[in-house]
Amino acid sequence: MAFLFKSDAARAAIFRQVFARELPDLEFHHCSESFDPEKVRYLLMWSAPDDLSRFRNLEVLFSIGAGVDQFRPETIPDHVKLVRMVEDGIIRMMQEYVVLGVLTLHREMLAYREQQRRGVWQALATSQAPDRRVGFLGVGMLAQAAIDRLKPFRFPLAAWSRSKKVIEGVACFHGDDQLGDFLRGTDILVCLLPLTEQTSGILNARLFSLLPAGARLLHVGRGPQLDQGALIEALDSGQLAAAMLDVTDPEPLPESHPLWSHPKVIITPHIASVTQPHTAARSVIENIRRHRAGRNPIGLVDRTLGY
Ligand SMILES: NC(=O)C1=CN([C@@H]2O[C@H](COP(=O)(O)OP(=O)(O)OC[C@H]3O[C@@H](n4cnc5c(N)ncnc54)[C@H](OP(=O)(O)O)[C@@H]3O)[C@@H](O)[C@H]2O)C=CC1
Ligand SMILES: O=C(O)C(=O)CO
Repeated sequence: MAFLFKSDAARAAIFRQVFARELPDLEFHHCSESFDPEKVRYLLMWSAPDDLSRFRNLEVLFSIGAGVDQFRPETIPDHVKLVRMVEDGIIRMMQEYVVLGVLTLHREMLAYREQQRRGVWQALATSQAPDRRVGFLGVGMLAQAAIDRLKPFRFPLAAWSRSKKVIEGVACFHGDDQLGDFLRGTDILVCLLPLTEQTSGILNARLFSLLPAGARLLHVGRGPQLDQGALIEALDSGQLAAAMLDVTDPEPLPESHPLWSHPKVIITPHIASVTQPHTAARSVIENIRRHRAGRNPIGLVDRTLGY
């Protein structure tokens, strides 16, 4: 039986060490080595390859990322379990980024950056945290962890998900019927939704019009969820005051794209959070143990939902 690591060699080296210690009975291969595809029971990668049929005995396909939209489920045989990444390192980095983003938008850092460019030294009016409502689109593993980190700042917190949730200290909304009420009470909107047919294009002109005037957007989900033209219009009209984008469509944006130089926009190159090999190796091993014991892995993707 073998585990095949189909991603960068640096992270593979760390996985190899942890696997040798924890699962010595499992052969470990990096994709650059020669191996027998028939032996591969576990495969870890960023997106499904075209030649998945080579791995006739594959049982579990691990995504190296938390998102799985880049896998094409129709190419994955039904009996193969698709598992997204659930691990402490990616959670911690996302907590940092969301706190950074919310505070950047809350404390008017984009307006100060623009003033600095013009050599202007002037204090701007700002709200206090208890008066700035932060709302999350999607309240899964990453959003819930980010919410925990935001709690000490005392922002009123809300979240919107597909199914009903109860989270202490968070006003929870769910389903299309409650989206409008959620948006009307959100001053800083954080998008941490997976990309699916339902969430593609969700950040559009209609959604922006339901936010209070002067709201801010922190987008950390996936680029195709955002209508970039609608964002520019909302920023230019003042409906939105600022946006911080970690994801765009395409990535990177073309050199001439107006978002690059927009004074109310800050862009980071999809770096909010990255799988960390030491902690991820332990999570994958735990999932292999669960699978071998006949239990479902943590992060098992529901193919009908797409996440
Ligand atoms: N920029 C970056 O660096 C990174 C970005 N990401 C992105 O973050 C996404 C979220 O990750 P994670 O927290 O692990 O995901 P989870 O699967 O844990 O959570 C997804 C959340 O989105 C909600 N959701 C999904 N579809 C809908 C819908 N149609 N309507 C309303 N709510 C919906 C789910 O609702 P319910 O709870 O009811 O199922 C759930 O609350 C990833 O898919 C990826 O795209 C991830 C890592 C890094
Ligand atoms: O893990 C993910 O889904 C990512 O986007 C990593 O950057």
